[in-house]
Amino acid sequence: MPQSATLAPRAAALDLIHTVFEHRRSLSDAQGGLATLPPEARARAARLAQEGLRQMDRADHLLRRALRKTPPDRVLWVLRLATVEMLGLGAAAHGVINDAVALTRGWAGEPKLTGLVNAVLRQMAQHSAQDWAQTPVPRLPAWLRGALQNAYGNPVTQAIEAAHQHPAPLDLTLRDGAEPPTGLAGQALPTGTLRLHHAGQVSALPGYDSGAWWVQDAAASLPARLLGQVQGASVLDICAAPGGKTMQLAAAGAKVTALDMSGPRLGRLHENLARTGLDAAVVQGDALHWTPDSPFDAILLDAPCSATGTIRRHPELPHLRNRADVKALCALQAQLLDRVLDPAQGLLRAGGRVVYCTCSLLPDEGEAQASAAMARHRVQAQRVCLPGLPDDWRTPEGGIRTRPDYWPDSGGIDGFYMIVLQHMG
Ligand SMILES: C[S@@+](CC[C@H](N)C(=O)[O-])C[C@H]1O[C@@H](n2cnc3c(N)ncnc32)[C@H](O)[C@@H]1O
Repeated sequence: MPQSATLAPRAAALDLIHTVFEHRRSLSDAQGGLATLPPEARARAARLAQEGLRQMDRADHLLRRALRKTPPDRVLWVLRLATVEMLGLGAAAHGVINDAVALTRGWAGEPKLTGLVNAVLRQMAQHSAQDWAQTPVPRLPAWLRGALQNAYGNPVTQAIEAAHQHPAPLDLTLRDGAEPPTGLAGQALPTGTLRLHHAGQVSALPGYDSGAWWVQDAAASLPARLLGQVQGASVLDICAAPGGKTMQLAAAGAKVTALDMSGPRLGRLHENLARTGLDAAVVQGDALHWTPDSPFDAILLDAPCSATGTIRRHPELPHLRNRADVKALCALQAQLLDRVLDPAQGLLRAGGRVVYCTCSLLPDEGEAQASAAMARHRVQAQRVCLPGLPDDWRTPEGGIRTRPDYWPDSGGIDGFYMIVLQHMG
Protein backbone atom coordinates (compact mmCIF):
# COMPACT_ATOMS: atom_id res chain seq x y z
CA MET A 1 0.00 0.00 0.00
CA PRO A 2 1.44 3.47 -0.81
CA GLN A 3 2.38 5.45 2.28
CA SER A 4 -0.44 8.01 2.01
CA ALA A 5 -2.95 5.15 1.89
CA THR A 6 -1.71 3.87 5.26
CA LEU A 7 -1.16 7.30 6.81
CA ALA A 8 -4.75 8.50 6.34
CA PRO A 9 -6.39 5.68 8.36
CA ARG A 10 -3.70 5.94 11.05
CA ALA A 11 -4.29 9.69 11.33
CA ALA A 12 -8.04 9.07 11.40
CA ALA A 13 -7.67 6.48 14.19
CA LEU A 14 -5.87 9.08 16.29
CA ASP A 15 -8.62 11.60 15.59
CA LEU A 16 -11.24 9.05 16.61
CA ILE A 17 -9.53 8.43 19.92
CA HIS A 18 -9.15 12.15 20.50
CA THR A 19 -12.90 12.59 19.89
CA VAL A 20 -13.79 9.74 22.25
CA PHE A 21 -11.84 11.20 25.17
CA GLU A 22 -12.20 14.95 24.47
CA HIS A 23 -15.91 14.89 23.67
CA ARG A 24 -16.82 11.76 25.65
CA ARG A 25 -18.45 10.21 22.60
CA SER A 26 -18.64 6.54 21.72
CA LEU A 27 -16.37 5.26 18.99
CA SER A 28 -19.33 4.51 16.72
CA ASP A 29 -20.68 8.06 17.16
CA ALA A 30 -17.22 9.50 16.53
CA GLN A 31 -17.02 7.59 13.23
CA GLY A 32 -19.54 10.02 11.79
CA GLY A 33 -16.54 12.36 11.42
CA LEU A 34 -14.82 9.99 8.96
CA ALA A 35 -17.34 10.47 6.15
CA THR A 36 -14.72 11.91 3.78
CA LEU A 37 -12.52 8.77 3.90
CA PRO A 38 -13.07 5.91 1.43
CA PRO A 39 -14.90 2.94 3.05
CA GLU A 40 -11.80 0.74 3.31
CA ALA A 41 -9.75 3.46 5.04
CA ARG A 42 -12.69 4.18 7.35
CA ALA A 43 -12.91 0.52 8.34
CA ARG A 44 -9.12 0.37 8.96
CA ALA A 45 -9.24 3.51 11.10
CA ALA A 46 -12.17 2.20 13.14
CA ARG A 47 -10.50 -1.17 13.71
CA LEU A 48 -7.21 0.43 14.72
CA ALA A 49 -8.90 2.82 17.16
CA GLN A 50 -10.94 -0.03 18.63
CA GLU A 51 -7.92 -2.29 19.09
CA GLY A 52 -5.88 0.63 20.42
CA LEU A 53 -8.47 1.22 23.14
CA ARG A 54 -8.79 -2.49 23.87
CA GLN A 55 -5.04 -3.08 24.15
CA MET A 56 -3.90 0.30 25.46
CA ASP A 57 -2.78 -1.13 28.84
CA ARG A 58 -0.69 -3.83 27.16
CA ALA A 59 1.07 -1.17 25.07
CA ASP A 60 1.60 1.01 28.15
CA HIS A 61 3.13 -1.92 29.99
CA LEU A 62 5.92 -2.14 27.40
CA LEU A 63 6.15 1.60 26.66
CA ARG A 64 6.70 2.47 30.33
CA ARG A 65 10.06 0.69 30.21
CA ALA A 66 11.15 2.71 27.19
CA LEU A 67 9.94 6.17 28.28
CA ARG A 68 11.65 8.23 30.95
CA LYS A 69 8.68 10.61 31.22
CA THR A 70 5.18 10.62 29.76
CA PRO A 71 5.06 12.51 26.43
CA PRO A 72 2.16 14.84 25.49
CA ASP A 73 -1.12 12.97 25.18
CA ARG A 74 -1.32 12.89 21.37
CA VAL A 75 2.25 11.64 21.06
CA LEU A 76 1.54 8.99 23.68
CA TRP A 77 -1.37 7.81 21.53
CA VAL A 78 0.84 7.73 18.43
CA LEU A 79 3.13 5.40 20.40
CA ARG A 80 0.29 3.29 21.76
CA LEU A 81 -1.40 2.76 18.40
CA ALA A 82 1.87 1.97 16.66
CA THR A 83 2.80 -0.53 19.40
CA VAL A 84 -0.60 -2.22 19.20
CA GLU A 85 -0.38 -2.36 15.42
CA MET A 86 3.11 -3.91 15.40
CA LEU A 87 2.79 -6.28 18.34
CA GLY A 88 -0.94 -6.91 18.67
CA LEU A 89 -2.05 -6.82 15.04
CA GLY A 90 1.16 -8.01 13.37
CA ALA A 91 1.69 -4.99 11.06
CA ALA A 92 5.15 -4.55 9.48
CA ALA A 93 7.29 -2.34 11.74
CA HIS A 94 8.88 -0.23 8.99
CA GLY A 95 5.64 1.27 7.67
CA VAL A 96 4.13 1.73 11.12
CA ILE A 97 7.19 3.60 12.42
CA ASN A 98 7.45 5.82 9.32
CA ASP A 99 3.81 6.85 9.64
CA ALA A 100 4.09 7.37 13.40
CA VAL A 101 7.02 9.74 12.85
CA ALA A 102 5.11 11.57 10.10
CA LEU A 103 2.09 11.96 12.38
CA THR A 104 4.21 13.29 15.22
CA ARG A 105 5.88 15.80 12.90
CA GLY A 106 2.49 16.97 11.74
CA TRP A 107 1.24 17.65 15.25
CA ALA A 108 4.11 18.35 17.51
CA GLY A 109 6.52 19.90 15.07
CA GLU A 110 9.40 19.26 17.45
CA PRO A 111 12.43 17.32 16.23
CA LYS A 112 12.93 16.05 19.79
CA LEU A 113 9.53 14.34 19.77
CA THR A 114 9.87 12.81 16.31
CA GLY A 115 13.28 11.47 17.40
CA LEU A 116 11.71 10.06 20.57
CA VAL A 117 8.89 8.36 18.66
CA ASN A 118 11.34 6.86 16.20
CA ALA A 119 13.66 5.57 18.92
CA VAL A 120 10.94 4.21 21.20
CA LEU A 121 9.12 2.43 18.41
CA ARG A 122 12.29 0.83 17.15
CA GLN A 123 12.70 -0.53 20.67
CA MET A 124 9.08 -1.74 20.69
CA ALA A 125 9.62 -3.49 17.37
CA GLN A 126 12.28 -5.67 19.03
CA HIS A 127 9.65 -7.31 21.26
CA SER A 128 8.50 -10.79 20.36
CA ALA A 129 4.93 -12.07 20.09
CA GLN A 130 5.61 -13.87 23.35
CA ASP A 131 6.57 -10.60 25.13
CA TRP A 132 3.27 -9.17 23.98
CA ALA A 133 1.28 -12.23 25.04
CA GLN A 134 2.90 -12.08 28.47
CA THR A 135 1.83 -8.51 29.23
CA PRO A 136 -0.88 -8.53 31.93
CA VAL A 137 -4.51 -8.78 30.79
CA PRO A 138 -5.87 -5.20 31.01
CA ARG A 139 -8.04 -4.59 34.07
CA LEU A 140 -11.33 -2.77 34.03
CA PRO A 141 -11.42 0.60 35.81
CA ALA A 142 -12.00 0.40 39.57
CA TRP A 143 -15.65 1.55 39.49
CA LEU A 144 -16.60 -1.42 37.32
CA ARG A 145 -14.07 -3.98 38.50
CA GLY A 146 -15.20 -3.63 42.12
CA ALA A 147 -18.86 -4.05 41.18
CA LEU A 148 -18.10 -7.19 39.14
CA GLN A 149 -15.95 -8.65 41.90
CA ASN A 150 -18.83 -8.12 44.35
CA ALA A 151 -21.30 -9.71 41.97
CA TYR A 152 -19.33 -12.63 40.56
CA GLY A 153 -16.07 -12.97 42.54
CA ASN A 154 -12.49 -12.55 41.39
CA PRO A 155 -11.98 -15.52 39.03
CA VAL A 156 -15.11 -14.65 37.01
CA THR A 157 -14.13 -10.97 36.87
CA GLN A 158 -10.75 -12.00 35.48
CA ALA A 159 -12.43 -14.30 32.96
CA ILE A 160 -14.66 -11.38 31.85
CA GLU A 161 -11.58 -9.15 31.47
CA ALA A 162 -9.88 -11.87 29.42
CA ALA A 163 -12.98 -12.18 27.20
CA HIS A 164 -12.89 -8.40 26.59
CA GLN A 165 -9.52 -8.88 24.90
CA HIS A 166 -11.13 -10.57 21.91
CA PRO A 167 -13.22 -8.68 19.35
CA ALA A 168 -16.77 -10.06 19.16
CA PRO A 169 -17.69 -12.23 16.16
CA LEU A 170 -20.44 -11.04 13.82
CA ASP A 171 -23.83 -12.41 14.87
CA LEU A 172 -26.79 -12.29 12.50
CA THR A 173 -30.46 -12.77 13.27
CA LEU A 174 -32.21 -14.36 10.28
CA ARG A 175 -35.48 -12.78 9.21
CA ASP A 176 -37.02 -16.00 7.93
CA GLY A 177 -36.11 -18.34 10.78
CA ALA A 178 -33.32 -20.86 10.51
CA GLU A 179 -32.60 -20.72 6.77
CA PRO A 180 -29.59 -18.50 5.87
CA PRO A 181 -29.51 -16.97 2.37
CA THR A 182 -27.53 -18.85 -0.29
CA GLY A 183 -23.80 -18.28 0.02
CA LEU A 184 -23.85 -17.26 3.67
CA ALA A 185 -22.15 -19.88 5.82
CA GLY A 186 -21.67 -19.61 9.54
CA GLN A 187 -22.04 -21.32 12.88
CA ALA A 188 -25.64 -21.95 13.97
CA LEU A 189 -26.00 -21.10 17.66
CA PRO A 190 -28.71 -22.43 20.00
CA THR A 191 -30.08 -18.86 20.19
CA GLY A 192 -31.11 -19.18 16.52
CA THR A 193 -28.26 -16.85 15.56
CA LEU A 194 -25.87 -17.35 12.62
CA ARG A 195 -22.34 -16.54 13.78
CA LEU A 196 -19.59 -15.46 11.35
CA HIS A 197 -16.04 -15.52 12.67
CA HIS A 198 -14.38 -13.71 9.75
CA ALA A 199 -17.03 -11.56 8.19
CA GLY A 200 -15.36 -8.64 6.37
CA GLN A 201 -17.58 -5.84 5.10
CA VAL A 202 -21.11 -6.38 6.44
CA SER A 203 -22.96 -4.71 3.57
CA ALA A 204 -21.15 -6.97 1.05
CA LEU A 205 -22.41 -10.21 2.65
CA PRO A 206 -25.07 -12.31 0.84
CA GLY A 207 -28.57 -11.33 1.93
CA TYR A 208 -27.72 -7.81 3.12
CA ASP A 209 -29.47 -6.00 0.27
CA SER A 210 -32.53 -8.24 0.43
CA GLY A 211 -32.76 -7.73 4.22
CA ALA A 212 -32.50 -11.45 4.96
CA TRP A 213 -30.80 -10.73 8.30
CA TRP A 214 -29.62 -8.01 10.61
CA VAL A 215 -26.63 -7.73 12.94
CA GLN A 216 -27.54 -8.59 16.52
CA ASP A 217 -25.45 -10.29 19.20
CA ALA A 218 -26.70 -13.75 20.16
CA ALA A 219 -27.58 -12.53 23.67
CA ALA A 220 -29.50 -9.53 22.33
CA SER A 221 -31.68 -11.88 20.29
CA LEU A 222 -32.99 -13.69 23.38
CA PRO A 223 -35.34 -11.11 25.01
CA ALA A 224 -37.77 -10.99 22.06
CA ARG A 225 -37.77 -14.79 21.93
CA LEU A 226 -38.85 -14.89 25.58
CA LEU A 227 -42.25 -13.60 24.47
CA GLY A 228 -42.80 -16.86 22.55
CA GLN A 229 -45.76 -16.93 20.13
CA VAL A 230 -46.64 -13.33 19.28
CA GLN A 231 -48.47 -13.86 15.97
CA GLY A 232 -51.21 -11.20 15.83
CA ALA A 233 -50.44 -9.88 19.35
CA SER A 234 -50.00 -6.17 19.95
CA VAL A 235 -46.50 -5.58 21.33
CA LEU A 236 -45.00 -2.30 22.50
CA ASP A 237 -41.23 -2.21 22.01
CA ILE A 238 -40.11 0.49 24.42
CA CYS A 239 -36.65 1.99 23.85
CA ALA A 240 -36.72 0.34 20.44
CA ALA A 241 -34.07 2.02 18.29
CA PRO A 242 -32.19 1.00 16.18
CA GLY A 243 -34.72 -1.81 16.06
CA GLY A 244 -33.07 -5.24 16.43
CA LYS A 245 -35.87 -6.46 18.68
CA THR A 246 -38.58 -4.60 16.75
CA MET A 247 -37.58 -6.54 13.63
CA GLN A 248 -37.58 -9.87 15.49
CA LEU A 249 -41.09 -9.22 16.83
CA ALA A 250 -42.38 -8.01 13.45
CA ALA A 251 -40.85 -11.03 11.70
CA ALA A 252 -42.64 -13.27 14.23
CA GLY A 253 -45.96 -11.75 13.20
CA ALA A 254 -46.60 -9.29 16.05
CA LYS A 255 -48.30 -5.93 15.53
CA VAL A 256 -45.39 -3.89 16.83
CA THR A 257 -45.31 -0.31 18.05
CA ALA A 258 -41.70 0.85 18.30
CA LEU A 259 -41.22 3.75 20.72
CA ASP A 260 -37.99 5.67 21.24
CA MET A 261 -37.13 9.25 22.14
CA SER A 262 -34.10 9.62 19.85
CA GLY A 263 -34.81 10.97 16.36
CA PRO A 264 -31.45 9.93 14.84
CA ARG A 265 -31.72 6.41 16.28
CA LEU A 266 -35.29 6.14 14.97
CA GLY A 267 -33.89 7.13 11.57
CA ARG A 268 -31.74 3.99 11.72
CA LEU A 269 -34.78 1.96 12.79
CA HIS A 270 -36.71 3.22 9.74
CA GLU A 271 -33.76 2.26 7.49
CA ASN A 272 -33.64 -1.21 9.06
CA LEU A 273 -37.36 -1.77 8.56
CA ALA A 274 -37.11 -0.59 4.94
CA ARG A 275 -34.17 -2.91 4.22
CA THR A 276 -35.80 -5.97 5.77
CA GLY A 277 -39.30 -5.20 4.44
CA LEU A 278 -40.75 -5.54 7.94
CA ASP A 279 -43.51 -3.42 9.37
CA ALA A 280 -43.99 -1.56 12.65
CA ALA A 281 -45.71 1.60 13.84
CA VAL A 282 -42.90 3.94 14.81
CA VAL A 283 -43.41 6.59 17.49
CA GLN A 284 -40.96 9.20 18.72
CA GLY A 285 -41.68 9.95 22.37
CA ASP A 286 -40.62 9.69 25.99
CA ALA A 287 -41.61 6.33 27.46
CA LEU A 288 -42.16 8.00 30.82
CA HIS A 289 -45.02 10.10 29.39
CA TRP A 290 -46.30 8.63 26.11
CA THR A 291 -49.79 7.09 26.34
CA PRO A 292 -51.36 4.77 23.73
CA ASP A 293 -55.02 4.65 22.66
CA SER A 294 -55.35 1.16 24.07
CA PRO A 295 -53.14 -1.11 26.21
CA PHE A 296 -50.84 -3.72 24.65
CA ASP A 297 -50.82 -7.52 24.98
CA ALA A 298 -47.11 -7.47 25.77
CA ILE A 299 -44.26 -5.00 26.28
CA LEU A 300 -40.55 -5.38 25.65
CA LEU A 301 -38.57 -2.89 27.72
CA ASP A 302 -34.93 -2.79 26.59
CA ALA A 303 -33.98 -0.14 29.10
CA PRO A 304 -31.13 2.35 28.68
CA CYS A 305 -28.20 1.04 30.75
CA SER A 306 -24.46 1.14 31.29
CA ALA A 307 -24.03 -1.25 28.30
CA THR A 308 -21.20 -2.93 30.24
CA GLY A 309 -22.17 -6.24 28.63
CA THR A 310 -20.96 -4.93 25.27
CA ILE A 311 -17.38 -3.89 26.14
CA ARG A 312 -15.96 -6.38 23.62
CA ARG A 313 -17.57 -4.25 20.91
CA HIS A 314 -17.12 -0.91 22.68
CA PRO A 315 -13.76 -0.97 24.50
CA GLU A 316 -13.99 2.79 25.09
CA LEU A 317 -17.04 2.35 27.28
CA PRO A 318 -15.37 1.71 30.67
CA HIS A 319 -13.40 4.94 30.21
CA LEU A 320 -16.50 7.01 29.45
CA ARG A 321 -18.86 5.85 32.19
CA ASN A 322 -18.69 6.00 35.97
CA ARG A 323 -20.60 5.06 39.13
CA ALA A 324 -22.73 8.21 39.06
CA ASP A 325 -23.92 7.42 35.50
CA VAL A 326 -24.98 3.94 36.60
CA LYS A 327 -26.88 5.34 39.58
CA ALA A 328 -28.82 7.71 37.32
CA LEU A 329 -29.53 4.89 34.84
CA CYS A 330 -30.80 2.62 37.64
CA ALA A 331 -33.25 5.34 38.73
CA LEU A 332 -34.51 5.67 35.13
CA GLN A 333 -34.85 1.88 34.75
CA ALA A 334 -36.98 1.72 37.94
CA GLN A 335 -39.19 4.56 36.65
CA LEU A 336 -39.63 2.80 33.30
CA LEU A 337 -40.48 -0.48 35.04
CA ASP A 338 -43.08 1.30 37.21
CA ARG A 339 -44.56 2.86 34.10
CA VAL A 340 -45.02 -0.45 32.27
CA LEU A 341 -46.05 -2.55 35.27
CA ASP A 342 -48.62 -0.19 36.80
CA PRO A 343 -51.99 -1.06 35.18
CA ALA A 344 -53.24 2.47 35.85
CA GLN A 345 -50.70 3.80 33.31
CA GLY A 346 -52.66 2.16 30.49
CA LEU A 347 -49.71 0.61 28.66
CA LEU A 348 -50.25 -3.10 29.47
CA ARG A 349 -53.57 -4.98 29.36
CA ALA A 350 -54.67 -7.04 32.39
CA GLY A 351 -52.72 -10.29 32.45
CA GLY A 352 -50.21 -8.99 29.90
CA ARG A 353 -46.50 -9.79 29.98
CA VAL A 354 -43.43 -7.58 30.14
CA VAL A 355 -39.91 -8.55 29.13
CA TYR A 356 -37.40 -6.36 30.94
CA CYS A 357 -33.81 -6.49 29.69
CA THR A 358 -30.52 -4.60 29.78
CA CYS A 359 -27.15 -5.18 28.09
CA SER A 360 -25.43 -4.64 31.43
CA LEU A 361 -23.22 -6.89 33.53
CA LEU A 362 -24.26 -5.11 36.71
CA PRO A 363 -26.91 -6.84 38.86
CA ASP A 364 -28.13 -3.38 39.96
CA GLU A 365 -29.42 -2.96 36.39
CA GLY A 366 -30.64 -6.55 36.12
CA GLU A 367 -31.34 -9.05 38.90
CA ALA A 368 -31.72 -6.42 41.65
CA GLN A 369 -33.86 -4.17 39.46
CA ALA A 370 -36.23 -7.06 38.62
CA SER A 371 -36.47 -8.23 42.25
CA ALA A 372 -37.28 -4.69 43.41
CA ALA A 373 -39.96 -4.37 40.70
CA MET A 374 -41.54 -7.66 41.82
CA ALA A 375 -41.66 -6.30 45.38
CA ARG A 376 -43.34 -3.06 44.23
CA HIS A 377 -45.91 -4.58 41.82
CA ARG A 378 -48.28 -7.56 41.69
CA VAL A 379 -46.16 -9.37 39.11
CA GLN A 380 -44.24 -12.62 39.10
CA ALA A 381 -41.42 -13.99 37.00
CA GLN A 382 -42.50 -16.39 34.28
CA ARG A 383 -40.07 -19.18 33.50
CA VAL A 384 -39.79 -19.60 29.75
CA CYS A 385 -37.96 -22.55 28.22
CA LEU A 386 -35.53 -21.62 25.45
CA PRO A 387 -34.12 -24.89 24.09
CA GLY A 388 -30.34 -25.14 23.97
CA LEU A 389 -29.64 -22.59 26.70
CA PRO A 390 -27.62 -23.88 29.66
CA ASP A 391 -29.54 -24.13 32.94
CA ASP A 392 -26.91 -22.20 34.84
CA TRP A 393 -27.81 -19.07 32.87
CA ARG A 394 -30.99 -18.95 35.00
CA THR A 395 -30.94 -16.62 38.00
CA PRO A 396 -32.61 -17.22 41.40
CA GLU A 397 -35.31 -14.55 40.92
CA GLY A 398 -36.37 -16.11 37.59
CA GLY A 399 -34.33 -14.24 34.98
CA ILE A 400 -31.57 -15.16 32.54
CA ARG A 401 -28.01 -13.82 32.78
CA THR A 402 -25.40 -13.99 30.02
CA ARG A 403 -21.75 -12.95 30.32
CA PRO A 404 -18.90 -12.47 27.80
CA ASP A 405 -16.91 -15.29 29.41
CA TYR A 406 -19.63 -17.80 28.43
CA TRP A 407 -19.09 -19.92 25.30
CA PRO A 408 -15.33 -19.17 25.23
CA ASP A 409 -14.72 -21.73 22.48
CA SER A 410 -17.36 -20.29 20.17
CA GLY A 411 -16.44 -16.62 20.47
CA GLY A 412 -18.30 -15.58 23.63
CA ILE A 413 -21.59 -13.75 23.99
CA ASP A 414 -22.51 -10.25 25.16
CA GLY A 415 -23.49 -9.67 28.77
CA PHE A 416 -27.27 -9.35 29.11
CA TYR A 417 -29.99 -9.68 31.70
CA MET A 418 -33.61 -10.51 30.89
CA ILE A 419 -36.76 -11.59 32.66
CA VAL A 420 -40.45 -12.09 31.80
CA LEU A 421 -42.81 -10.46 34.32
CA GLN A 422 -46.49 -11.31 34.33
CA HIS A 423 -49.35 -9.64 36.19
CA MET A 424 -50.91 -11.78 38.87
CA GLY A 425 -54.30 -10.16 38.13
C1 LIG B 1 -30.50 -0.25 24.67
S1 LIG B 1 -30.97 0.92 23.50
C2 LIG B 1 -32.23 0.08 22.64
C3 LIG B 1 -31.79 -0.98 21.65
C4 LIG B 1 -32.97 -1.56 20.87
N1 LIG B 1 -33.98 -2.10 21.74
C5 LIG B 1 -32.57 -2.62 19.86
O1 LIG B 1 -32.77 -3.80 20.10
O2 LIG B 1 -32.06 -2.26 18.79
C6 LIG B 1 -31.87 2.04 24.51
C7 LIG B 1 -32.73 3.05 23.80
O3 LIG B 1 -33.49 3.74 24.78
C8 LIG B 1 -33.84 5.00 24.26
N2 LIG B 1 -34.38 5.79 25.39
C9 LIG B 1 -33.71 6.21 26.50
N3 LIG B 1 -34.55 6.84 27.34
C10 LIG B 1 -35.78 6.80 26.76
C11 LIG B 1 -37.07 7.29 27.14
N4 LIG B 1 -37.26 7.93 28.29
N5 LIG B 1 -38.10 7.09 26.29
C12 LIG B 1 -37.92 6.46 25.11
N6 LIG B 1 -36.72 5.98 24.70
C13 LIG B 1 -35.67 6.15 25.51
C14 LIG B 1 -32.55 5.47 23.64
O4 LIG B 1 -32.78 6.46 22.67
C15 LIG B 1 -32.01 4.16 23.03
O5 LIG B 1 -32.35 4.07 21.66
